[in-house]
Amino acid sequence: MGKGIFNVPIAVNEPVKSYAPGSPERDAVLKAYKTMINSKVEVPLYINGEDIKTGNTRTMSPPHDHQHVVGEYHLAEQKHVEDAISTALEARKTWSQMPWEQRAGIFLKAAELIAGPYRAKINAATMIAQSKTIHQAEIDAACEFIDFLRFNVQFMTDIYMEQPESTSDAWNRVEYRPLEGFTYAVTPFNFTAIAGNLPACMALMGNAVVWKPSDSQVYSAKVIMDVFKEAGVPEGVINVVFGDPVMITNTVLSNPDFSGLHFTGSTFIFKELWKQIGENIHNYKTYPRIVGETGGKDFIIAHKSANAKQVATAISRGAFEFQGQKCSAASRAYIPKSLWNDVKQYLLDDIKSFKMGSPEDMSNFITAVIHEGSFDKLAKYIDQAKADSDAEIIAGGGCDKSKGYFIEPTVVVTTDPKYTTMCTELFGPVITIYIYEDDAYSATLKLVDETSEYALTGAVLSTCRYAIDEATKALQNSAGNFYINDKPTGAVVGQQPFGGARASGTNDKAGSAQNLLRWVSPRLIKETFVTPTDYRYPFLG
Ligand SMILES: NC(=O)c1ccc[n+]([C@@H]2O[C@H](COP(=O)([O-])OP(=O)(O)OC[C@H]3O[C@@H](n4cnc5c(N)ncnc54)[C@H](O)[C@@H]3O)[C@@H](O)[C@H]2O)c1
Ligand SMILES: N[C@@H](CCC=O)C(=O)O
Repeated sequence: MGKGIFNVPIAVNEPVKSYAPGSPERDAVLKAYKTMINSKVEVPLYINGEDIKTGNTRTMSPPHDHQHVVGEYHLAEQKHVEDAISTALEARKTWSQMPWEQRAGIFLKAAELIAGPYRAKINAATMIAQSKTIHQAEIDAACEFIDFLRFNVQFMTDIYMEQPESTSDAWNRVEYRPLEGFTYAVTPFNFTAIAGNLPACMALMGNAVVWKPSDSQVYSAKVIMDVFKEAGVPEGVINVVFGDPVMITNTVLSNPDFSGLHFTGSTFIFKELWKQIGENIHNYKTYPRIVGETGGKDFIIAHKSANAKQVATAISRGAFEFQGQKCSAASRAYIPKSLWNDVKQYLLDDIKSFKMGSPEDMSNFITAVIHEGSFDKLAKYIDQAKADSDAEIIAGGGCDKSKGYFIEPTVVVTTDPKYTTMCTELFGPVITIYIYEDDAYSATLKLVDETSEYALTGAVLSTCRYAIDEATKALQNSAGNFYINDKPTGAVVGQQPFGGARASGTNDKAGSAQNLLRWVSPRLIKETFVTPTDYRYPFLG
């Protein structure tokens, strides 16, 4: 602790830039995009502050142009993962003793680097690696990431200020120690902000980290590491290993010093990792913390009192932004019969106006899905819907992977509320809609609650307060983020802490103090000023 009780800057959300034609930010990001897409980058492993080139490499290509190579990245072998772990354990010795304000300074600096000199680069990398439009890249790689970094510093000090009562003869203090051992971050492809935040927030709380990014997000992971390095994250505090997720994870989870998993990704993988941790439990020196934010089958339910245009807009943006590749994306909707014709017309008009193609053309609303595996899975469900008698495709349905992994925004209407695409997370630009009888609102709420194993996000649209209240109660456990008269996506750090329960995760709310609390192990220190010298009670017997 420094010699002062310091206040940190009050966290404010980073304003989202418009990228209007002729704006300086548009020129800057296009320039960065063109430079980066026309050159070749080499991404090493990052262990102990060194760039490690293993010679075993894999190429990187944008999902919207899969034959175009933008670089290669190096793959770890087991010994590199072991190095990353021993390095993290070594770095922890000094990092865990670093005064909090020094740690805060590093990550506040990282936020400002992204807000300024790295903004175009991190957005362009996200457009290339994950095929995000500039608008989606800006809200993610720039603004959400900056917000995570700024707000986490504030949450950290809020936590540190949480102290017990003391008396005149004994002073009670709680220190929030980093976890003993090293921590492990496993991150998904779809948000650069999540990829950066998972290791960063553990490091902010004094932990040393081994980070395994997604193979489909390597380019933007590299820019994150450039930022961390320039911000001054010391050697060995965040170590990055790319490659075989099973080998890397087996190596990490079999280490006795493993002390925490910060995972975001699919439900099945998270459950497998949890199981593996359970199987290793006798080997660990401490009970590992397990935080996982996972899949969703997010819903929109409209009441007959809703405004049809608002419902259609919630679907258009909630289901199709970033090709539906958000854990929060609306992927099932329940529309009352009396509203359907209008909702359908507005929705079809919206979809007709969507342009699809490369993110370099900033008039495109839809770009490619992340990789061939995802493309093939989506195409299979779409083909199945074309064949099934209880499903009808009313928009989209086309798929083309000749140049990029392009799936048309697709709307399936089903007569079976438990139809497969009403229940299964597809993670793509496909929404399934069930039309219900207007007077079956209560029964439909029950259906919404019972249809999926997930409970991540959901939205109700209605102008009737009674209907809103009924939905709020009936769907209490159906979503960790519940939206009234809005789309179920687009949570903002500091405003809508994010996460879900049931199969959607541990609901430790990314972008909140609650999440940071998982990465510390409090120690209570009681200091007694006049130490007793007689064991007897004042009155014994
Ligand atoms: N709830 C949330 O906050 C949230 C946020 C973003 C994404 N997601 C979810 O993430 C998924 C999409 O992301 P994805 O495709 O990158 O997910 P994914 O589960 O395929 O991959 C996530 C991470 O796990 C790693 N991984 C894969 N197999 C593994 C294994 N056997 N052992 C260890 N690690 C393994 C991957 O390499 C990657 O780093 C969706 O299910 C989405 O809902 C959830
Ligand atoms: N924070 C994002 C979801 C992150 C998951 O992919 C949202 O609210 O849309």
